[in-house]
Amino acid sequence: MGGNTRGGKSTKASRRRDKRHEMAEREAQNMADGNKLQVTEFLSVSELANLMDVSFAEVISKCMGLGIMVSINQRLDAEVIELVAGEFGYEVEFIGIDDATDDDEDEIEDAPEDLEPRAPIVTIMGHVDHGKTSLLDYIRNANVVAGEAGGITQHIGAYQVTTASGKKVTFLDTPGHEAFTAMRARGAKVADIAVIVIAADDAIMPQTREAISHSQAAGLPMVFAINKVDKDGANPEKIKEQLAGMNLLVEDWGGKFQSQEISAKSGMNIDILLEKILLEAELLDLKANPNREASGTVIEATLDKGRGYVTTVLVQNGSLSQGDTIVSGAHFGKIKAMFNERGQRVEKVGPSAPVQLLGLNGAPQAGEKFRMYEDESEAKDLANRRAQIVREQGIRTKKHITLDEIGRRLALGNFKQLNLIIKGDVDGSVEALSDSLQKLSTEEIVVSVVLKGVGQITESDVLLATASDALVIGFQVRPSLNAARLAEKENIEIRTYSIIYDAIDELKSAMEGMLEPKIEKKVTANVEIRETYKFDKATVAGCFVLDGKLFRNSRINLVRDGIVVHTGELQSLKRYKDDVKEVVSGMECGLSIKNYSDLKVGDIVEGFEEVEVKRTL
Ligand SMILES: Nc1nc2c(ncn2[C@@H]2O[C@H](COP(=O)(O)OP(=O)(O)OP(=O)(O)O)[C@@H](O)[C@H]2O)c(=O)[nH]1
Repeated sequence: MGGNTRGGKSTKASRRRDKRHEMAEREAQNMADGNKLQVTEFLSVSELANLMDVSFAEVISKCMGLGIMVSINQRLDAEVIELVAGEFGYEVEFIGIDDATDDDEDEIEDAPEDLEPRAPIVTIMGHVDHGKTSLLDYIRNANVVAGEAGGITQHIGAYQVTTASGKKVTFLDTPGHEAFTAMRARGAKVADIAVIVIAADDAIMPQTREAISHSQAAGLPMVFAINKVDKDGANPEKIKEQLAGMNLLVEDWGGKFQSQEISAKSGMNIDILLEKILLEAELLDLKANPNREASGTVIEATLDKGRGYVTTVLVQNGSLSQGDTIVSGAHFGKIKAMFNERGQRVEKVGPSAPVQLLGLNGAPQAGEKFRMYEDESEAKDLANRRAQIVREQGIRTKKHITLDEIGRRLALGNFKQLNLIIKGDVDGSVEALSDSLQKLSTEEIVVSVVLKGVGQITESDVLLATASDALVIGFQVRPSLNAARLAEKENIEIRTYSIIYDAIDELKSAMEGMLEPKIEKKVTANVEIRETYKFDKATVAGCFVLDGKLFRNSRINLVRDGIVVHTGELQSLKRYKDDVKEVVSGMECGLSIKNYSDLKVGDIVEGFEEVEVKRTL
């Protein structure tokens, strides 16, 4: 600690320092003020008891009364803390790790006269192979105007170019919305504008739709780059028509969205695209104050053998200089050197500039905010405290919306919008489901579909759910293995249904706050079909149990490419020649399905049982 006692003058910086210390102290202790508790999430039972000045036994017994078994050192989540504190007559205010350890930067607003225009920050998204990389490469290579020495030689995660009209544009050099969404899932707001690349010789594809949904969810203005117009078979009008079909009317169709036909290969019209981006930026009136301490977002960070941690950051406000001390998440350091995207050393950079820097003591995650601190020991302190919180929270993840949570949030009265991501096996059912679910909107709560589409539930769906706090609804489809893992890690609820009415009914009940205990399918095994044989008209499959336990009397779904093609029962289950009652993970087995013979290599036989699931609250 230290630093706030020096000198008597109350400069802006020292006031900030004092405020920070106050915050830090508060965070360190968590505060009980009258009947109000200010706490960081995940207090332990004993800490909560201390704050309320009651014995931990009383807290434990209250928890038991709520049906939750806890031990004295167990950390409680926000919901439980709220309930238990309520029982003791306390109101709870949660302060997040950032609030708890952040300074008051957000409170010190820049005076309008200090603000200066800044360059727009642009992200490029689109379907695989539609030309994102080619476009980024073309702009990177072509836009070296006179006076801007050196080409862009380094891939540092972002680069800035000067257009023919002399204005600057910063591009995030991480094509694909995964990176973008992952950042957004962490709360980072980096890009100002999204360029959606669509190949004119193709069509609006699933990832195009996803990119559009991601941009809309983030509230980013979009510019459509209709690419590959040099190719035979390119049909830009068809793309515009398809966009119109999605309610996205481009300007030459009388709408508000800018679009530009380009060739990322030949460079045709890319200058016009850049001008359109700048036009969009003008409407946004982007400004920042270059004369203050720097703050911004980490774009990427790596460990370099010779140079230590190398971090690319995007300065979003203020200016960053060599020698400054910054903190990002749980890491800090004094900047030893800075390099631009041309590999040149720079001493100082201002708003919207990407820069690679050396000197941090670790690698912050992409999307993590960073901020400059005047006092190195203070920075160290802050980073260490954060590291401590991160360690404590390590096992916990953010709580996202679940079906059970809907009623509770409604009861709290501040739940205005329920976001859904809907995936289904065919377009018709997706549309039907999405229409019906949207119609469930009431005066209190709007049901909003942030993404709908055909096919398996993917990692990127789960990422979008994380970023937009959405529930994922699958109709006759399943999550991919990676998506399921990610959903578990991020606490995203994926509900899968095989009857549209069930989905509507459940959501409706949840929204009416009266979700009944229900019978739910619990998957007990995933078995992969590796060979098939025809045998007396029936098809017998040679299989491998990927995980879980498959029982002879299990009910099963046959899943092909993530889509449920049949639901029924087993006809037989064998190990070698013998009938068996069950097979477990790692075993080979033979099976056939009752009254069903269309088995294919690669299909997954998913065994499930039906269990009663209680609402948790
Ligand atoms: N003829 C023509 N080909 C193009 C154009 N733009 C890109 N391509 C080609 O299309 C292919 C895919 O381009 P990429 O830039 O790799 O596409 P991408 O969207 O970045 O693809 P991923 O990185 O796989 O998502 C490459 O073979 C490019 O050469 C264009 O304007 N005209």
